[in-house]
Amino acid sequence: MDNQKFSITDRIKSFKYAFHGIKLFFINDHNGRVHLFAAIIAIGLSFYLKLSALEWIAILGVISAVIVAEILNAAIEKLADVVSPAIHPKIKIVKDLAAAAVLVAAFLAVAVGAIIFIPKLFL
Ligand SMILES: Nc1ncnc2c1ncn2[C@@H]1O[C@H](COP(=O)(O)OP(=O)(O)OP(=O)(O)O)[C@@H](O)[C@H]1O
Repeated sequence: MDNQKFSITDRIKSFKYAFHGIKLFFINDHNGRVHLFAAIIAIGLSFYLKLSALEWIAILGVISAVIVAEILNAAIEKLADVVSPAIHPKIKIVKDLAAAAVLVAAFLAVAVGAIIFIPKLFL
């Protein structure tokens, strides 16, 4: 908490920086591009299959979880590379933990996607 006065210009700047981060992730980051592609496919399929409101909430929830986890993973990796460009056992743990967050979110997304899409597509 700081005692700086509230400034609408500073708030707008924060949004600008955040949108810059989104652009960096979806355009420059290879994993980001893969996630964007997967999200577009899942959203397209959801429109095609006319999901219910609750199914939409589940699909959008898991898509967001994966993308948020991957953005944080990318940020942690970049920070770790600056803090310790050389190999370090603690950096290995930090990076493996960040990658684990993505994997857990991705497993959840696959499970939710399978529960919603498989019966509509194949049963
Ligand atoms: N400086 C380091 N010290 C120790 N282990 C490291 C270090 N850098 C990477 N590693 C190990 O290599 C793995 C992959 O790291 P890297 O930074 O290449 O992530 P990545 O997921 O392959 O990255 P990208 O998102 O660019 O594909 C890490 O999870 C970690 O186990």
